Amino acid sequence: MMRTQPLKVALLGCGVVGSEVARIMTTHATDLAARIGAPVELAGVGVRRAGRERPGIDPQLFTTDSESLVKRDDIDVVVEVIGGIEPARTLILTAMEHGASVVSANKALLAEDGATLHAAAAKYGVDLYYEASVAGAIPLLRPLRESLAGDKVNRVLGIVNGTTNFILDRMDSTGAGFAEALDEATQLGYAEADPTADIEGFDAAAKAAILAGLAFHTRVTAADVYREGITEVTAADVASAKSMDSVVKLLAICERSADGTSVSARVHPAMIPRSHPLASVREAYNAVFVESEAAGSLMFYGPGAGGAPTASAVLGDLVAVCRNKLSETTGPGESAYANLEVRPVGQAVTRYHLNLDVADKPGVLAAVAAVFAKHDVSIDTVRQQGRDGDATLVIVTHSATDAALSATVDELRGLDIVRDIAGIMRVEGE
Ligand SMILES: NC(=O)c1ccc[n+]([C@@H]2O[C@H](COP(=O)([O-])OP(=O)(O)OC[C@H]3O[C@@H](n4cnc5c(N)ncnc54)[C@H](O)[C@@H]3O)[C@@H](O)[C@H]2O)c1
Ligand SMILES: N[C@@H](CCO)C(=O)O
Ligand code: NA
Repeated sequence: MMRTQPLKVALLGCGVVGSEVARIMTTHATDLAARIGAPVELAGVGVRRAGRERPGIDPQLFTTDSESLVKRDDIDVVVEVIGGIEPARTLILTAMEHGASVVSANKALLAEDGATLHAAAAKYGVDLYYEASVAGAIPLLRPLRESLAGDKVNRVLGIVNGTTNFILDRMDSTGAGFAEALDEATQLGYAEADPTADIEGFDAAAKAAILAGLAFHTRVTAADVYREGITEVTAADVASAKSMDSVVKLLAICERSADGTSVSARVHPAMIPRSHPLASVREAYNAVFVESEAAGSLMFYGPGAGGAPTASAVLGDLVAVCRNKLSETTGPGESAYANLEVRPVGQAVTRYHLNLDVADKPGVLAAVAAVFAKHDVSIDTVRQQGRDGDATLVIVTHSATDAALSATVDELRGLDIVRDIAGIMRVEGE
């Protein structure tokens, strides 16, 4: 039966995502009410600057005093789409203290201090939902928190940053260098004026932390995630990948150790075979593989960013927490009971690709191979391309630790016969 008294929602932030949330709340009001069992009313919108024209939203709803808005006793749900750590964290904690459930898209905050937010949600008996924070519109956190709650997830692997995927895709399809592809991404609105968070991998690392925490029921923060961005990826690296029928992607990889006692989370560029499903994720799309014991491999694919797609995830959360409010219950809280150690990346094992410029004379291959063998790095394939007395060795290793590979590279650099080492990149997906 439909309740006539509306549930009241405060929206914090009215930028790219917030304005779409407000628009969909208005245009889909009747359907949302039917799905929830009560009308939802936008009761206030916290903004940084007053006086800006925001079509479709009653100007009387705007306030620059977000703090007073979240303290109102009549607010049932606060939707936080401001971003960043402060004032978002204080506003969320204040809202919870005053009895409101919270929906947030804020990956930076969840990855830095999710534990504090979850603790407050539990203390005040309210919900904290954040589907939009990872892979935008793609339903991924709810499947991990709920649908897969009976299974055991061992690995999460995916492309969780649209901007960098767009840049790498352009480098692959046009042969462009990094700077040129970034310029194009900026002109088309895929990259922000300050693209640092995307291209240096901070955005993907925050998402990896959230994914690892949910997948393995343990606390992982952004600082626990090993991170390399894509600024060092060159046109030559992409061409090298191409010659091996591979592509370069920025991957987020969260893994449980074989003995199950620890986890690792890392974000870095990697070569993957063109036949791998993640290789066909083009432009600014996201895709995530979840590998679990009983279900096997699941792939989640779709738009990871943009106002309307991200608002879709926010609205889904809004419906869920409103339903919980009506039935005076809450959804799943933090699940961190496993309390696993987070391993440093030096212990993670991956395969590597390297290009070695070497002197083309007898014994060179044996000398190079001996260095790999000394550090227990096993070679999978070697391809040699000769050029006027010099040669390029394209080497792909079997799985080795980062530490073993670094020691191998250091020693190779010290050999007279090795002129240069380039194209050092991890190889994933086989
Ligand atoms: N844009 C996307 O595609 C996308 C995708 C997934 C998640 N997110 C997340 O959603 C959140 C919002 O992103 P966005 O793209 O809409 O950013 P945005 O910069 O377009 O919007 C944020 C808005 O918050 C306002 N603001 C700043 N301080 C405020 C305060 N104290 N009170 C009220 N408003 C304040 C800003 O003026 C701005 O209008 C971020 O956490 C972001 O990481 C965005
Ligand atoms: N900047 C992010 C937005 C979504 O979090 C991206 O490019 O994927
Ligand atoms: Na999502």
